[in-house]
Amino acid sequence: MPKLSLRQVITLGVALGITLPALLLGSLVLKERHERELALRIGEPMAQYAQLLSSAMAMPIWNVDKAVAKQLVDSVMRNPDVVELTVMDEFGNVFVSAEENTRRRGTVLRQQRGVNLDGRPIGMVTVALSTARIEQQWWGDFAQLGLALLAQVGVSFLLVFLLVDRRVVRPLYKLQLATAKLARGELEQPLDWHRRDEIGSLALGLDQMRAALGALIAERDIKNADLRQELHDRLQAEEALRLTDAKFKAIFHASPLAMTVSRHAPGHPIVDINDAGLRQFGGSREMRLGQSHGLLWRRARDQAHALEVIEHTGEIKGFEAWLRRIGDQAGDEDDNAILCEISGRMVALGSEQLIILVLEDVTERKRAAEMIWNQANFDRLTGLPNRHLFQERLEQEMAEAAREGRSLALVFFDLDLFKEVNDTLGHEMGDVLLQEAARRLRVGVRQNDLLARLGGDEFTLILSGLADIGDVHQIVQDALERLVEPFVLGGQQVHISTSAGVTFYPQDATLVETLLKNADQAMYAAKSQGRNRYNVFTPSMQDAAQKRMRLINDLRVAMAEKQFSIHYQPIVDLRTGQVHKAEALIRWRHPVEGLVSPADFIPIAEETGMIVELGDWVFREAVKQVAAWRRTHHPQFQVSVNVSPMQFRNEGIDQASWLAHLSAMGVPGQGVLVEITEGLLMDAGHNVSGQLQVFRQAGIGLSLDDFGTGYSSLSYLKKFDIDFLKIDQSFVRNLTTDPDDMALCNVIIVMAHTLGLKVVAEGVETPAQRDLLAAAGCDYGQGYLFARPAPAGEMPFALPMAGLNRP
Ligand SMILES: Nc1nc2c(ncn2[C@@H]2O[C@@H]3COP(=O)(O)O[C@H]4[C@@H](O)[C@H](n5cnc6c(=O)[nH]c(N)nc65)O[C@@H]4COP(=O)(O)O[C@H]3[C@H]2O)c(=O)[nH]1
Repeated sequence: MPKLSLRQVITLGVALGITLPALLLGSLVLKERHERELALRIGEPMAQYAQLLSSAMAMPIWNVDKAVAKQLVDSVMRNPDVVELTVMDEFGNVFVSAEENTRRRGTVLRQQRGVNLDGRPIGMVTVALSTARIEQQWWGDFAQLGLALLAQVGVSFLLVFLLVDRRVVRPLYKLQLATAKLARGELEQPLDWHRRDEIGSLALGLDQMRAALGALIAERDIKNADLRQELHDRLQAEEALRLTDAKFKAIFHASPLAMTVSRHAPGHPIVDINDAGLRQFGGSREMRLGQSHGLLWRRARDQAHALEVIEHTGEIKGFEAWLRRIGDQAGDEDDNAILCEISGRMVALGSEQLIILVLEDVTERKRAAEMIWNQANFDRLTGLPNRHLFQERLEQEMAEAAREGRSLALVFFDLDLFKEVNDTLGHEMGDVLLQEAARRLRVGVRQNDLLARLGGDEFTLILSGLADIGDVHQIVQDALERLVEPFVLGGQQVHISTSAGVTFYPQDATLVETLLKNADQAMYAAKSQGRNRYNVFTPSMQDAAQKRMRLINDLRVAMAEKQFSIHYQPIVDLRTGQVHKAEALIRWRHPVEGLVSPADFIPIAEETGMIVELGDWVFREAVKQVAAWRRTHHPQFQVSVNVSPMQFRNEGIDQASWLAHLSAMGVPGQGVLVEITEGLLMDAGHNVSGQLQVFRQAGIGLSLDDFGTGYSSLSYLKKFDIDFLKIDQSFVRNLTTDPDDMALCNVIIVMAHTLGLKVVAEGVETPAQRDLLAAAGCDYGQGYLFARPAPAGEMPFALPMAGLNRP
């Protein structure tokens, strides 16, 4: 059904409300009037006519008087409503009739009535009347009534419409607009309404409602704004909280360090454990959550201690304890346990106290640190503390001794001849020797003392808490005695000795450096005083050390300023007295000190490496000299040149250039003898052998210096194809007095000859020595008896062999 507006409904209602009752009522009235008219104007006349005719026609019919009958009929026919009138006789024949067909319109009503004469039916009268005229009249009335009604309805409708429109519809429409405004929330403008009727009240109410609503809305808006702000703030706070929570979770789980959160309650159940924690301690989160934190600790007392610290201070830092992985037994000393550095704190969360712990696995770090510390502080070979730890400990011990007002002794040990063993038997044997020496030194060391290896063959001992300084002498003496015992290296017995230096704190020095220097100087003094002994530091040693330092500096200057020269000492043929050989001996004329002995500066040149340059210079000078002597004196003249082991090591000799120099000087290899020491030969090093081989191939002879003082090993003589043996002057010196030395010289000479070597006796000072040597078959002699080393120009080429007592 179409939706109708109020105006339409009211209009329709008014129209229907007025029109329908009027029409209904009018229709009823008209109908009733119409029926009355019909009865009055048709029904009654028709009955009268029938009645009248039935009685009036009796005689005419009887008398068959049609004229009378006709008159009667015509008189009735004068009624304009009569349509037909028929009178029939008793036989049913039309006696008389009249008919007016023009009147036959509308409804035609009929009535019949019998004609009786004396009670005997003699005919029948039929009267028919048309209602058309009455109906026409009725319809006219009806139309009049309709028009009147229509006018009335129209006016009423107009009035009602105008009234309703003005008083109801429009105000309602206005109200509707107002409510629509309200609905749209336009509440500012008040309703302009001044009527006092119901709609006015409604409008007033509506306006009040608007005002109230406005106030409410304003209030609501304020509240809403507040709520929105609050909501916004809360959302932000929630977001922040969520982010914080997410961040915390992310950090918690992404942390590479194991973390646990446990309740501070009996059993300390784990509330949370991060991924690193699960990786570190094993197990699943489900398994770990709720589990007692105590299950992570290897020792309950560690946990108790940590908890005590947290309870008292609220936190714990850098606490170290062993924790265990899943499956480890409490208290197990297994490799699986994890050393953790534990930090954490107690936090209050609501009514709960939580303990958050960070359990950093430091097992590897500790192990590595320990290893690094060991590497940094201990000598790998001997397992003794190294120089670094030694120095640290020395400083500590000195500080402690100072606090307690007591002394300590510092001892330096240096193995004599270690270098020789190392060079001779190889580094492996050298290492074994060092290990064994360390073991022997350790024997006499008390718990409070510190034995360290400074490097190479240097050991040091800190003797602290000395009751009596005299004890030190005994301790050091015992150590030296233990070290002089033979060492068995690779099945071979080796003898070494040790030199030691002792100094005291605070008597000799109060500074670490000075104390170290003192011990070194005392040891150095012991070494230079013949080894296998110890010296206690004295201030004069300091002078010696300073002198040595000066010497080193001066030597450098001497090198630059060419302060060296070469003296030659003849090597005399003991059978003929002829001089076809000489030894080149370097001399240093110090601008202040005068002549400095090679015995003093060669070792320093060796230590500092300057020997390489020096040796090279000597060789070249000697070659020049031999070239001259070969020309002027004897074509076979030969000069021995001392070549230090230091020169052989580290490619100190430029052999190609030496050989080139020889040929440049026109001197064959045979013009030079290289004097080497036994120690060098005992070095099985490929490098040294190779160099010796090169010399041999060039025809250069090899002479073994100081024979008898070292190992005196015969096998080397053969192996290296040595030409000359030089018997050390220490044997020659005692030849006449010590029968042992004489015997030894004899043995050396016989043995050398057996091997095809010539023998040179060094340090021949007396004719008796010369005679004994000659008698023993010694080939050559060298010594002050014949000539002291002197400049080349003073070389005596022939020496009188007066008094030579040959057997
Ligand atoms: N008491 C005594 N001594 C005698 C006698 N005859 C000779 N001498 C000394 O004995 C040393 C012999 O030389 P060396 O054993 O090779 O011992 C040499 C040698 O090892 C070394 N040396 C000398 N010159 C050189 C050199 O140019 N290079 C190297 N590497 N070492 C050299 O210095 C050492 C000492 O040389 P110098 O002082 O010249 O000492 C020389 C010589 O002067 C004597 O009858 N009695």
